[in-house]
Amino acid sequence: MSQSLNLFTPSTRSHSHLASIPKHYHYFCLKPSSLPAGDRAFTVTEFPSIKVNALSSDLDPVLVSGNGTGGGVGEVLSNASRGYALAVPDSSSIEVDAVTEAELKENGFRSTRRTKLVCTIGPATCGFEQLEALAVGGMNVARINMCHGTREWHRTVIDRVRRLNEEKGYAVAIMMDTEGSEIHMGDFGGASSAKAEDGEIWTFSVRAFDSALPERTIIVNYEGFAEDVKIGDELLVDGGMVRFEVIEKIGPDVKCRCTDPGLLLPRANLTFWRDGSLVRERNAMLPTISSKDWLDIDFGIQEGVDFIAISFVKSAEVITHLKSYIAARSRDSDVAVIAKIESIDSLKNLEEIIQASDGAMVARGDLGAQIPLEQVPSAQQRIVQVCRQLNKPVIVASQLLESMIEYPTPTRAEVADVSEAVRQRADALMLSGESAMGQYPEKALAVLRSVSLRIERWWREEKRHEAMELPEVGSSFSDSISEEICISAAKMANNLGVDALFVYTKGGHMASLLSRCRPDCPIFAFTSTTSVRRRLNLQWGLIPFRLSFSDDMESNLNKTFSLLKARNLIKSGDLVIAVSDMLQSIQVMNIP
Ligand SMILES: Nc1ncnc2c1ncn2[C@@H]1O[C@H](COP(=O)(O)OP(=O)(O)OP(=O)(O)O)[C@@H](O)[C@H]1O
Ligand SMILES: CC(=O)C(=O)O
Ligand SMILES: [K+]
Ligand SMILES: [Mg+2]
Repeated sequence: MSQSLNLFTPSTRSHSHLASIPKHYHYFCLKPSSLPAGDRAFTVTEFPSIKVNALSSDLDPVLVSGNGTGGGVGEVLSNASRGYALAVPDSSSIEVDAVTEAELKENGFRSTRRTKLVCTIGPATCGFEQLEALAVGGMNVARINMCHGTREWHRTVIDRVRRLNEEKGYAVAIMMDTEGSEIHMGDFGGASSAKAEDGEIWTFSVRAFDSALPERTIIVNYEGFAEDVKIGDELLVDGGMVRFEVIEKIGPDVKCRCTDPGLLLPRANLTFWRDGSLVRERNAMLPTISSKDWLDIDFGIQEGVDFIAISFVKSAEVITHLKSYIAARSRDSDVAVIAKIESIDSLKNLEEIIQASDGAMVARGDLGAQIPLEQVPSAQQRIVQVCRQLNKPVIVASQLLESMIEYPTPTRAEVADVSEAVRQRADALMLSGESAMGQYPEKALAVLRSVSLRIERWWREEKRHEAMELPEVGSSFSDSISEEICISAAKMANNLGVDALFVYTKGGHMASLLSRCRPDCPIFAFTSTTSVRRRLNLQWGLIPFRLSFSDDMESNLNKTFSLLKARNLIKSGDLVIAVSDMLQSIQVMNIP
């Protein structure tokens, strides 16, 4: 039995959680005294279509569902024991950011960018204005790397991105990337880098130094290091940026001679090689998610990040485990898990890992330290293809525009590399050092944007629809119907030359199925939840809008047409194909 309760509108927005209610939401609070005892499912008188389900205790997440009539689907923002705060979207609005809107108006539907852009945020880009410049420049996802900086620092960045979204209508998603527990060097006690010269003898040690580090000493985070290396082994820093040869072992210290000089950066990754192959027996015993990573993951869940990227994934089990951990702790489990493919084991178990994840990243930095560099391009191609087949978004990352850390223009080779990733139709491209600590973050982003647009246009003009076999991904008959509908709708869109595909989707699944088909026209994805809208921002070709809609497609379409027309985003006569996850049908129509 479900009770009906009254809401009241608070006179202030002073509670801390209220600061994050987007402008287009109506905000209501349930009086603490009116909370139902025992029966934990209830409706609210003002919004009879919305059902609120409190789970096992007051501190647990709350689910809200409803069919959207009379105000749309609500989101519970807080369920502290003092009451429930409910945010109900203003049903008369549609939310799209200013940059997408301008791009749509300027270039028309067909030439909007399909490839999504991820920027790593670091000292060069953490200010509010710098973040805004990246959002204006097309950043879809902001990545924070827990290898660097304090949680406080990361929280500030998250708050700024959220504020930007709220004040300016962007839907920039946040991805938190874990440190992982591979072998890496420590810091240099304050120095930002150190230079290793040819022939120099350096000491790699697992000791903890209380005072300043002795000269030419490097701390290694892995206890078993001195036991595992052998005289004659080759030590690679950051996959070969600097190389050493092991010449002597003295207790916890390992003496090495520099054979390839270069710059040592704090926390750089270390691998050791014997007879031409990577040594990884002991290393493989390190857990994928370290205790520090778990604390960072708790932090990410608390902060409501949209994606958590897991470094050095070795098997599908760790992803499954993390997903259930998240599901037990976050509301509606809306944190997506991205598997970073950057180790030999991750390549071995690729299909299972990707199947278990919500997406993947081709983390070419560390991958290139684990497999020979000349194998990285084919590994990238395979990962991108498997992700597409299994309907998971994929990000191509690391060194796309490495020279732009220092120079304002990219090399020809870098442009060719970016083009190749776009041509492979990866969902997203990522900047690392270029945006985190480079001198030209906005210029680097502009290069990704213009190369994506140019290659996508060339691809369309050449009508290069590659015939990729798209296997069934769902398990139920209803899933199969959705997949067939999306494949047919995308094919019809190409053959009829329609202007846009419209998809009405609650959780985003239908939108991703359409994106998987990589159609010629853009996909307008309408969803009623802000977090789903942000998550869709990682997927190829999707233009996510937040809109409250009902189960009645006729009225959804009319409402969308009039809202979009009022903003000059579409015009009478435009040809669209609409699908939805409420009604299994394909509608083709000219906008009235
Ligand atoms: N929060 C930060 N604070 C300071 N420097 C940062 C921060 N984030 C990134 N950087 C700098 O930018 C460089 C590139 O960043 P990025 O996060 O892409 O490193 P990466 O080594 O490619 O990733 P990973 O550590 O996940 O393999 C880092 O080496 C670091 O110098
Ligand atoms: C991004 C990352 O982790 C890598 O390239 O190694
Ligand atoms: K990382
Ligand atoms: Mg890495």
